[in-house]
Amino acid sequence: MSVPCAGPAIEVAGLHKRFARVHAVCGVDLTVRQGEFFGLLGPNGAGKSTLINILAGLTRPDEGHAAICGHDVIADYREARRALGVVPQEVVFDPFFTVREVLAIQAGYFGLKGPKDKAWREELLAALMLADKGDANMRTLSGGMKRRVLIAQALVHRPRVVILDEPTAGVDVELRTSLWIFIRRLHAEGHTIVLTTHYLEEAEALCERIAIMQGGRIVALDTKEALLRRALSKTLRVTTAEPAAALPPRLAPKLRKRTANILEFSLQQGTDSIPEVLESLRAAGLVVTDISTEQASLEEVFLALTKKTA
Ligand SMILES: Nc1ncnc2c1ncn2[C@@H]1O[C@H](COP(=O)(O)OP(=O)(O)OP(=O)(O)O)[C@@H](O)[C@H]1O
Repeated sequence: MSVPCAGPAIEVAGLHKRFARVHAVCGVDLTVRQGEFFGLLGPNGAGKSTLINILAGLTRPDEGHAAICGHDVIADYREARRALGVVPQEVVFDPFFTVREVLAIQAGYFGLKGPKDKAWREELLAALMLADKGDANMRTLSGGMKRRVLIAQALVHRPRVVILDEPTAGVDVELRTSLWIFIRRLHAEGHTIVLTTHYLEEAEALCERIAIMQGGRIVALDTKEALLRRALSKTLRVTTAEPAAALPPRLAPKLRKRTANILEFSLQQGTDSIPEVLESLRAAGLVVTDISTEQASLEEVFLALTKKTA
Protein backbone atom coordinates (compact mmCIF):
# COMPACT_ATOMS: atom_id res chain seq x y z
CA MET A 1 0.00 0.00 0.00
CA SER A 2 2.86 2.33 -0.63
CA VAL A 3 1.99 5.92 -1.49
CA PRO A 4 2.62 6.84 -5.14
CA CYS A 5 5.28 9.48 -5.69
CA ALA A 6 3.81 12.68 -7.10
CA GLY A 7 7.11 14.56 -7.13
CA PRO A 8 10.74 14.26 -6.13
CA ALA A 9 11.44 11.96 -3.18
CA ILE A 10 12.34 15.01 -1.10
CA GLU A 11 11.96 18.67 -1.97
CA VAL A 12 12.99 21.40 0.41
CA ALA A 13 12.95 25.13 -0.38
CA GLY A 14 14.05 28.12 1.69
CA LEU A 15 13.88 26.16 4.94
CA HIS A 16 14.69 27.90 8.24
CA LYS A 17 14.46 26.72 11.84
CA ARG A 18 15.61 28.62 14.90
CA PHE A 19 15.82 27.38 18.51
CA ALA A 20 16.18 30.41 20.78
CA ARG A 21 19.54 31.80 19.65
CA VAL A 22 20.53 28.82 17.51
CA HIS A 23 19.75 29.07 13.81
CA ALA A 24 19.74 25.29 13.30
CA VAL A 25 18.62 25.32 9.64
CA CYS A 26 19.41 28.48 7.66
CA GLY A 27 17.90 28.59 4.21
CA VAL A 28 18.23 25.01 2.98
CA ASP A 29 17.21 24.15 -0.59
CA LEU A 30 17.46 20.50 -1.54
CA THR A 31 15.99 18.06 -4.02
CA VAL A 32 16.51 14.32 -3.70
CA ARG A 33 15.33 12.44 -6.76
CA GLN A 34 13.29 9.26 -6.64
CA GLY A 35 15.44 6.17 -6.32
CA GLU A 36 18.58 8.01 -5.27
CA PHE A 37 20.99 6.81 -2.61
CA PHE A 38 21.76 10.12 -0.97
CA GLY A 39 24.20 10.97 1.80
CA LEU A 40 23.61 13.80 4.27
CA LEU A 41 26.84 14.50 6.10
CA GLY A 42 27.98 17.14 8.52
CA PRO A 43 29.72 17.61 11.85
CA ASN A 44 27.80 17.48 15.16
CA GLY A 45 25.29 20.29 15.39
CA ALA A 46 25.23 20.93 11.61
CA GLY A 47 21.43 20.72 11.52
CA LYS A 48 20.94 17.29 9.97
CA SER A 49 18.58 15.94 12.63
CA THR A 50 16.57 19.17 12.65
CA LEU A 51 16.15 18.88 8.87
CA ILE A 52 15.11 15.23 9.21
CA ASN A 53 12.65 16.10 12.00
CA ILE A 54 11.06 18.72 9.75
CA LEU A 55 10.73 16.14 6.96
CA ALA A 56 9.14 13.70 9.43
CA GLY A 57 6.67 16.35 10.61
CA LEU A 58 8.11 16.30 14.14
CA THR A 59 9.45 19.88 14.02
CA ARG A 60 7.72 22.81 12.36
CA PRO A 61 9.91 25.03 10.20
CA ASP A 62 9.86 28.80 10.79
CA GLU A 63 10.02 29.47 7.06
CA GLY A 64 10.08 27.51 3.82
CA HIS A 65 8.53 24.33 2.49
CA ALA A 66 9.31 20.65 2.60
CA ALA A 67 7.60 17.84 0.71
CA ILE A 68 7.95 14.06 0.48
CA CYS A 69 6.99 12.58 -2.89
CA GLY A 70 5.18 15.84 -3.69
CA HIS A 71 3.19 15.86 -0.41
CA ASP A 72 3.75 18.92 1.76
CA VAL A 73 4.90 17.86 5.22
CA ILE A 74 2.45 20.25 6.89
CA ALA A 75 -0.51 20.78 4.54
CA ASP A 76 -0.53 17.16 3.40
CA TYR A 77 0.89 15.60 6.55
CA ARG A 78 -0.74 12.19 6.35
CA GLU A 79 0.36 11.41 2.80
CA ALA A 80 3.84 12.78 3.46
CA ARG A 81 4.14 10.61 6.56
CA ARG A 82 2.98 7.51 4.68
CA ALA A 83 5.61 8.07 2.02
CA LEU A 84 8.43 8.36 4.55
CA GLY A 85 10.12 5.97 6.95
CA VAL A 86 12.65 7.39 9.39
CA VAL A 87 15.11 5.29 11.32
CA PRO A 88 15.99 7.60 14.20
CA GLN A 89 19.39 8.01 15.78
CA GLU A 90 18.31 7.13 19.27
CA VAL A 91 17.02 3.76 20.36
CA VAL A 92 13.96 4.40 22.50
CA PHE A 93 11.43 1.61 23.07
CA ASP A 94 8.89 0.62 25.66
CA PRO A 95 10.80 -2.26 27.30
CA PHE A 96 7.66 -4.28 28.05
CA PHE A 97 6.53 -4.90 24.46
CA THR A 98 7.78 -7.74 22.32
CA VAL A 99 9.36 -7.09 18.93
CA ARG A 100 6.18 -8.24 17.12
CA GLU A 101 4.05 -5.99 19.34
CA VAL A 102 6.26 -2.98 18.65
CA LEU A 103 5.86 -3.53 14.92
CA ALA A 104 2.11 -4.19 15.18
CA ILE A 105 1.61 -0.96 17.16
CA GLN A 106 3.54 1.01 14.56
CA ALA A 107 1.50 -0.60 11.75
CA GLY A 108 -1.66 0.31 13.67
CA TYR A 109 -0.82 4.02 13.35
CA PHE A 110 -1.17 3.55 9.60
CA GLY A 111 -4.28 1.36 9.88
CA LEU A 112 -2.37 -1.68 8.59
CA LYS A 113 -4.03 -4.57 10.38
CA GLY A 114 -4.68 -7.09 7.61
CA PRO A 115 -3.03 -10.46 6.99
CA LYS A 116 -0.89 -9.02 4.17
CA ASP A 117 0.43 -6.37 6.53
CA LYS A 118 1.24 -9.01 9.11
CA ALA A 119 3.00 -11.13 6.48
CA TRP A 120 5.09 -8.10 5.49
CA ARG A 121 6.13 -7.60 9.11
CA GLU A 122 7.23 -11.23 9.28
CA GLU A 123 9.20 -10.71 6.08
CA LEU A 124 10.92 -7.72 7.65
CA LEU A 125 11.79 -9.72 10.76
CA ALA A 126 13.32 -12.44 8.59
CA ALA A 127 15.24 -9.97 6.39
CA LEU A 128 16.67 -8.27 9.45
CA MET A 129 17.54 -11.60 11.09
CA LEU A 130 15.08 -11.02 13.91
CA ALA A 131 12.72 -13.92 13.22
CA ASP A 132 13.70 -15.84 16.36
CA LYS A 133 13.44 -12.68 18.47
CA GLY A 134 9.89 -11.79 17.46
CA ASP A 135 8.38 -12.76 20.82
CA ALA A 136 11.24 -11.47 22.94
CA ASN A 137 10.70 -8.43 25.09
CA MET A 138 12.51 -5.35 23.85
CA ARG A 139 14.43 -5.07 27.11
CA THR A 140 16.11 -8.43 26.51
CA LEU A 141 17.60 -7.43 23.14
CA SER A 142 21.17 -6.30 22.55
CA GLY A 143 21.82 -2.76 21.28
CA GLY A 144 22.44 -4.06 17.76
CA MET A 145 19.16 -5.99 17.72
CA LYS A 146 17.23 -2.96 18.97
CA ARG A 147 18.71 -1.00 16.11
CA ARG A 148 17.44 -3.61 13.66
CA VAL A 149 13.96 -3.35 15.21
CA LEU A 150 14.14 0.42 14.63
CA ILE A 151 14.76 -0.27 10.95
CA ALA A 152 11.88 -2.76 10.76
CA GLN A 153 9.63 -0.25 12.54
CA ALA A 154 10.45 2.44 9.97
CA LEU A 155 9.50 0.06 7.15
CA VAL A 156 6.19 -1.45 8.35
CA HIS A 157 4.19 0.85 6.06
CA ARG A 158 6.44 0.22 3.02
CA PRO A 159 7.53 3.85 2.62
CA ARG A 160 8.96 4.98 -0.72
CA VAL A 161 11.55 7.17 0.98
CA VAL A 162 13.68 5.89 3.84
CA ILE A 163 15.84 8.17 5.96
CA LEU A 164 18.40 6.46 8.15
CA ASP A 165 19.90 8.73 10.78
CA GLU A 166 23.20 7.12 11.79
CA PRO A 167 21.93 3.54 11.51
CA THR A 168 25.32 2.01 12.21
CA ALA A 169 26.48 4.22 15.10
CA GLY A 170 28.08 2.02 17.73
CA VAL A 171 27.29 -1.31 16.06
CA ASP A 172 29.92 -3.97 15.46
CA VAL A 173 31.50 -4.61 12.08
CA GLU A 174 29.48 -7.76 11.38
CA LEU A 175 26.15 -6.05 11.98
CA ARG A 176 27.26 -3.00 10.05
CA THR A 177 28.05 -5.18 7.05
CA SER A 178 24.67 -6.93 7.24
CA LEU A 179 22.88 -3.59 7.55
CA TRP A 180 24.70 -2.30 4.49
CA ILE A 181 23.51 -5.37 2.55
CA PHE A 182 19.94 -4.79 3.71
CA ILE A 183 20.01 -1.06 2.89
CA ARG A 184 21.48 -1.79 -0.54
CA ARG A 185 18.66 -4.26 -1.12
CA LEU A 186 16.05 -1.63 -0.22
CA HIS A 187 17.69 0.72 -2.70
CA ALA A 188 17.80 -1.95 -5.42
CA GLU A 189 14.07 -2.53 -4.86
CA GLY A 190 13.41 1.12 -5.76
CA HIS A 191 13.40 2.90 -2.42
CA THR A 192 14.98 6.30 -2.14
CA ILE A 193 17.56 6.16 0.63
CA VAL A 194 18.90 9.10 2.61
CA LEU A 195 21.71 8.18 4.93
CA THR A 196 23.35 10.30 7.58
CA THR A 197 26.51 8.90 9.02
CA HIS A 198 29.67 9.91 10.75
CA TYR A 199 31.49 7.02 9.07
CA LEU A 200 32.67 8.72 5.92
CA GLU A 201 33.86 5.48 4.38
CA GLU A 202 30.25 4.29 4.68
CA ALA A 203 28.98 7.28 2.69
CA GLU A 204 31.80 6.78 0.21
CA ALA A 205 30.88 3.13 -0.27
CA LEU A 206 27.10 3.56 -0.53
CA CYS A 207 25.95 7.02 -1.61
CA GLU A 208 25.58 8.33 -5.16
CA ARG A 209 25.17 12.00 -4.24
CA ILE A 210 26.22 13.68 -1.05
CA ALA A 211 25.26 16.92 0.67
CA ILE A 212 27.53 18.31 3.35
CA MET A 213 25.86 20.50 5.98
CA GLN A 214 27.67 22.93 8.23
CA GLY A 215 26.15 25.53 10.53
CA GLY A 216 22.62 24.92 9.21
CA ARG A 217 23.61 25.37 5.55
CA ILE A 218 24.42 23.00 2.72
CA VAL A 219 28.03 23.82 1.94
CA ALA A 220 28.51 21.20 -0.78
CA LEU A 221 26.17 19.07 -2.85
CA ASP A 222 27.48 16.88 -5.61
CA THR A 223 28.00 13.37 -6.84
CA LYS A 224 30.44 11.39 -4.75
CA GLU A 225 32.91 11.30 -7.65
CA ALA A 226 32.80 15.08 -8.14
CA LEU A 227 33.28 15.66 -4.41
CA LEU A 228 36.29 13.36 -4.40
CA ARG A 229 37.76 15.30 -7.33
CA ARG A 230 37.68 18.40 -5.12
CA ALA A 231 40.34 16.88 -2.93
CA LEU A 232 43.33 19.16 -2.68
CA SER A 233 45.90 16.40 -2.71
CA LYS A 234 46.60 12.90 -3.85
CA THR A 235 49.19 10.33 -2.85
CA LEU A 236 51.97 9.19 -5.18
CA ARG A 237 53.71 5.98 -4.11
CA VAL A 238 57.07 5.29 -5.76
CA THR A 239 59.13 2.10 -5.48
CA THR A 240 62.83 2.46 -6.21
CA ALA A 241 65.35 -0.27 -7.05
CA GLU A 242 67.47 0.64 -4.02
CA PRO A 243 66.50 2.52 -0.86
CA ALA A 244 66.99 6.26 -1.48
CA ALA A 245 69.99 7.63 0.47
CA ALA A 246 69.10 11.30 0.12
CA LEU A 247 66.19 12.96 -1.61
CA PRO A 248 66.43 16.01 -3.86
CA PRO A 249 65.71 19.03 -1.56
CA ARG A 250 62.68 20.14 -3.60
CA LEU A 251 60.96 16.78 -2.96
CA ALA A 252 61.61 16.66 0.79
CA PRO A 253 58.59 18.82 1.76
CA LYS A 254 56.28 16.58 -0.25
CA LEU A 255 57.50 13.34 1.35
CA ARG A 256 54.88 11.92 3.67
CA LYS A 257 56.19 8.46 4.44
CA ARG A 258 59.18 6.34 3.66
CA THR A 259 59.67 2.61 4.22
CA ALA A 260 62.74 0.82 2.80
CA ASN A 261 62.54 1.48 -0.93
CA ILE A 262 59.01 2.89 -1.01
CA LEU A 263 58.50 6.65 -0.96
CA GLU A 264 55.07 8.23 -0.45
CA PHE A 265 54.56 11.80 -1.64
CA SER A 266 51.58 14.04 -1.06
CA LEU A 267 50.97 16.03 -4.23
CA GLN A 268 48.91 19.20 -4.32
CA GLN A 269 46.28 19.30 -7.06
CA GLY A 270 47.17 21.86 -9.72
CA THR A 271 50.68 22.68 -8.51
CA ASP A 272 52.57 19.37 -8.33
CA SER A 273 53.03 17.10 -11.30
CA ILE A 274 53.90 13.40 -11.27
CA PRO A 275 56.38 13.63 -14.22
CA GLU A 276 58.30 16.39 -12.40
CA VAL A 277 58.63 14.26 -9.25
CA LEU A 278 59.79 11.25 -11.28
CA GLU A 279 62.29 13.41 -13.20
CA SER A 280 63.73 14.78 -9.93
CA LEU A 281 64.16 11.23 -8.61
CA ARG A 282 65.84 10.12 -11.86
CA ALA A 283 68.17 13.15 -11.77
CA ALA A 284 69.16 12.13 -8.23
CA GLY A 285 70.25 8.75 -9.60
CA LEU A 286 67.28 6.72 -8.35
CA VAL A 287 65.80 3.98 -10.52
CA VAL A 288 62.00 3.91 -10.25
CA THR A 289 60.58 0.39 -10.62
CA ASP A 290 56.91 1.03 -9.83
CA ILE A 291 54.46 3.85 -9.16
CA SER A 292 50.86 4.05 -7.98
CA THR A 293 48.55 6.91 -7.08
CA GLU A 294 45.69 7.11 -4.62
CA GLN A 295 42.92 9.71 -4.61
CA ALA A 296 42.15 11.43 -1.34
CA SER A 297 39.25 10.01 0.64
CA LEU A 298 35.90 11.61 1.27
CA GLU A 299 37.13 12.25 4.79
CA GLU A 300 39.80 14.63 3.52
CA VAL A 301 37.30 16.48 1.32
CA PHE A 302 34.82 16.64 4.21
CA LEU A 303 37.40 18.06 6.61
CA ALA A 304 38.60 20.63 4.06
CA LEU A 305 35.04 21.77 3.29
CA THR A 306 33.80 21.96 6.86
CA LYS A 307 36.97 23.70 8.07
CA LYS A 308 36.81 26.33 5.33
CA THR A 309 33.31 27.42 6.26
CA ALA A 310 33.65 27.10 10.05
N1 LIG B 1 15.03 21.18 20.51
C1 LIG B 1 16.11 21.96 20.47
N2 LIG B 1 16.23 23.02 21.29
C2 LIG B 1 17.31 23.83 21.23
N3 LIG B 1 18.33 23.67 20.37
C3 LIG B 1 18.27 22.63 19.52
C4 LIG B 1 17.16 21.73 19.51
N4 LIG B 1 17.38 20.79 18.56
C5 LIG B 1 18.56 21.11 17.99
N5 LIG B 1 19.09 22.21 18.55
C6 LIG B 1 20.37 22.87 18.17
O1 LIG B 1 20.36 23.04 16.76
C7 LIG B 1 21.64 22.79 16.21
C8 LIG B 1 21.54 21.68 15.16
O2 LIG B 1 21.31 20.45 15.84
P1 LIG B 1 21.02 19.07 15.09
O3 LIG B 1 20.70 18.05 16.11
O4 LIG B 1 20.04 19.29 14.01
O5 LIG B 1 22.46 18.77 14.44
P2 LIG B 1 23.00 17.42 13.79
O6 LIG B 1 23.70 17.83 12.53
O7 LIG B 1 21.93 16.42 13.67
O8 LIG B 1 24.08 16.94 14.85
P3 LIG B 1 24.52 15.43 15.27
O9 LIG B 1 25.42 14.95 14.18
O10 LIG B 1 25.24 15.66 16.55
O11 LIG B 1 23.29 14.62 15.43
C9 LIG B 1 22.55 22.46 17.38
O12 LIG B 1 23.21 23.63 17.76
C10 LIG B 1 21.58 21.99 18.46
O13 LIG B 1 22.10 22.25 19.73
